[in-house]
Amino acid sequence: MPAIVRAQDEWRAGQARVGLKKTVALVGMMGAGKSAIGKALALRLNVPFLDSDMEIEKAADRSIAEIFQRDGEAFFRAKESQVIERLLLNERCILSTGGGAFLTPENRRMIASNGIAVWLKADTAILWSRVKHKGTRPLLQTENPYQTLVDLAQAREPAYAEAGLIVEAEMDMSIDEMTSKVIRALRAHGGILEDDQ
Ligand SMILES: Nc1ncnc2c1ncn2[C@@H]1O[C@H](COP(=O)(O)OP(=O)(O)OP(=O)(O)O)[C@@H](O)[C@H]1O
Ligand SMILES: O=C(O)C1=C[C@@H](O)[C@@H](O)[C@H](O)C1
Ligand SMILES: [Mg+2]
Repeated sequence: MPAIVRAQDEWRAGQARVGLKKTVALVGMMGAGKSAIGKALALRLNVPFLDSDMEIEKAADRSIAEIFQRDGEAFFRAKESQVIERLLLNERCILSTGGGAFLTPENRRMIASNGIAVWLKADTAILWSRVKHKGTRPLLQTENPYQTLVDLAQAREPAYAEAGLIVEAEMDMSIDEMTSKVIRALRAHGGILEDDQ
């Protein structure tokens, strides 16, 4: 067996094969870390990772920005709901959602009945520090993107607060540290990770 394959197998064997009792859907604002933490979390728990934005892009063969520009936000939201419904029927996974997905009551209902929503809650200073240099988010292509972010965060807070679990991001916390914080919160909640009592 080639050394590299053996090393990968050994690494996998060393990983705790934790398993999920339900799908964990990460929700929250743009820049909260749903995609970054979702990927790291799935790797740490050794479970599948899916990202609704990525799945929409794959299905449409276009970027989110192109979909917004060509077909409009309403079209994107309809696709988003379809994709989330499909992904929730797949095997249990870490599911990173788009920042607006949890605003739709039907999406919240689907997530709650097939999994648990975890709100990655970050204040606007943290969010802004992460999104300000990226031009990939269509909703922030405004005259004053900082103010848009603040307004969106405020308007969306009541919907995000309906998540089953809330984990607060902290400034200067690494992805690894935040991933550990999410795992601790999942364990404390109980009924999500298969190796829980
Ligand atoms: N502690 C941390 N937690 C999460 N992300 C972090 C952290 N530290 C740095 N980052 C960086 O911040 C960015 C978070 O963006 P990410 O794309 O994960 O957000 P998102 O919630 O998926 O946003 P969107 O709703 O636009 O998809 C990434 O570039 C990530 O590398
Ligand atoms: O917050 C939002 O509404 C969005 C966040 C991204 O994940 C994408 O889903 C898209 O840019 C819209
Ligand atoms: Mg994302």
